[in-house]
Parts: sequence; C-alpha cells; structure tokens
Amino acid sequence: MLEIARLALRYPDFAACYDLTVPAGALCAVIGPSGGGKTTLLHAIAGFERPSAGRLHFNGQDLLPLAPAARPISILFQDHNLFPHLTAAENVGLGLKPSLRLDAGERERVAAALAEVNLTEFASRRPAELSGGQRQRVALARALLRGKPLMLLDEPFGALDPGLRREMIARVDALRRSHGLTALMTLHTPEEAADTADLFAFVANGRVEAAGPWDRLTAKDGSESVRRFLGL
Ligand SMILES: Nc1ncnc2c1ncn2[C@@H]1O[C@H](COP(=O)(O)OP(=O)(O)OP(=O)(O)O)[C@@H](O)[C@H]1O
Repeated sequence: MLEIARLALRYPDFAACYDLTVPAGALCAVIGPSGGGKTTLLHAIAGFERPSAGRLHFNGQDLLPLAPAARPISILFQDHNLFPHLTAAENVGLGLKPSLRLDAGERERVAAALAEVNLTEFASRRPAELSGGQRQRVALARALLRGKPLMLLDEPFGALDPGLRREMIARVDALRRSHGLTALMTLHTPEEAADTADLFAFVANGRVEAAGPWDRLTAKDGSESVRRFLGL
C-alpha cells in the first residue's frame, strides 16, 4: 500500500499538500486541471522533489529518507529517454546494467521483457526506426525489467493517437496485474482509463481533492469538482 499523508512541498508560486492512499497492486489514475500538481505529486514520490513535511510510506517502508535511486520505484515519462544510438534491446538492457555487459541469463531477461511488450522482432532496431507507440513499449519493457514494485507513469502516452493510447493503457494494466505492481499514472484523458484504473485521484490546487473509483466520483452525488472538471 502507498500511503501519502500531509506531504507538503512548496515552489515560489505553488504550494502543495497531498493525502492519498493507494492499495497494493492497484492502478491509480491521477487526473485534474493543468498546473494542479499532478507531476509534482509523482516527483515527490520519486524523490525528485524534497517535501518539507509529511509521510510517504510504501508497503510499510518510509521512502522519505531514501535517495531516488534507492526507492522501490520505476518511472515512465512521456519523453521516454531512449538512447538514439542503442538498439531496442540495448535500451532495455540498460534497465539491468548501465555497462550493458550482460551475461546469458540477463540477455534472456531482456528478450523476455521485449516479448512481453510484443517487440521481439524489433529488438535490433534503433529508436528512430520505431513508431512512437513502439518506443514507449521499449521504455515500458525497460521499466518492467527493473523489477520495482511501484511504477510511476507521467502522461506516458500523451503523444499517441487516442486508439493507441487506450491500447497502451490496457497493456500497462495487464502488465501491472501480472507483475503485481502498484501504479500511478497521470492522464489528461481520464475517461480513457475509466474501465482500467481501480481508482482516480483528482488533483487540483496542490491537493488530492477527491479520490475513488470512476463510477463513484462521476455519479450525480459523487465529486462536484470532478464532475465540473469533466464537464458532466
Ligand atoms: N521546478 C519547479 N519550480 C517552480 N515551480 C514549479 C516547478 N515544477 C512545477 N512548478 C509549478 O507547480 C505547479 C504544478 O505543476 P505540475 O507540473 O505539478 O502540474 P500538473 O498538474 O502536472 O500540470 P500539467 O497537467 O499541465 O502537466 C505549476 O504551477 C507549476 O508552474
């Protein structure tokens, strides 16, 4: 379980204080208006930003004292950060060893991760020879290979067409289930995750203003701010 309580951060023009609980193994879609603090929340969990106060625990472990690299977290951004001079397989292999000196077992794990995202036959292509969706699948394979139990996805598929975006959300959903991951994903198109996310966190004005399953938040007697945001 991910437990966030009174987690406070401040930028010169923005103050945030988050409360959110995500059950272990759940997919939480983080939605809300632009500038509301969705990315800041993910950055605080990842350790890229230092909260001034509050509590951040994952499966009973206090994450706040840990450096970003020591946290049990893998991250997928819209800008997938693939190296242009390396093949898909090498980019995935970086998730295991930055030196890329992989032994036979590690090479097998890379091949298995590529197979999980249906990219086996693209293993030796470079990013420029792949579509946007395929590049994001390479990044997803690399993130999976790291074997971290908490996955943060910051608008990872925003640049893809709506159909492909839905396909990728479904793929993330299937993979996090089979790997038993807890996942938080920011989204600008919340309805696309209505069928997949276990819960939605509506972030606005630096706060989680509402959290819960889609049907409950969007019901007539659900969250007024969510309904206004969605134009319901
Ligand atoms: N490094 C920073 N320094 C100062 N202010 C920042 C920094 N990062 C974000 N902010 C401010 O914090 C606020 C929240 O930004 P954040 O990126 O978390 O919003 P968001 O909900 O993810 O928005 P979007 O949907 O547009 O991506 C914004 O007002 C932004 O300008």
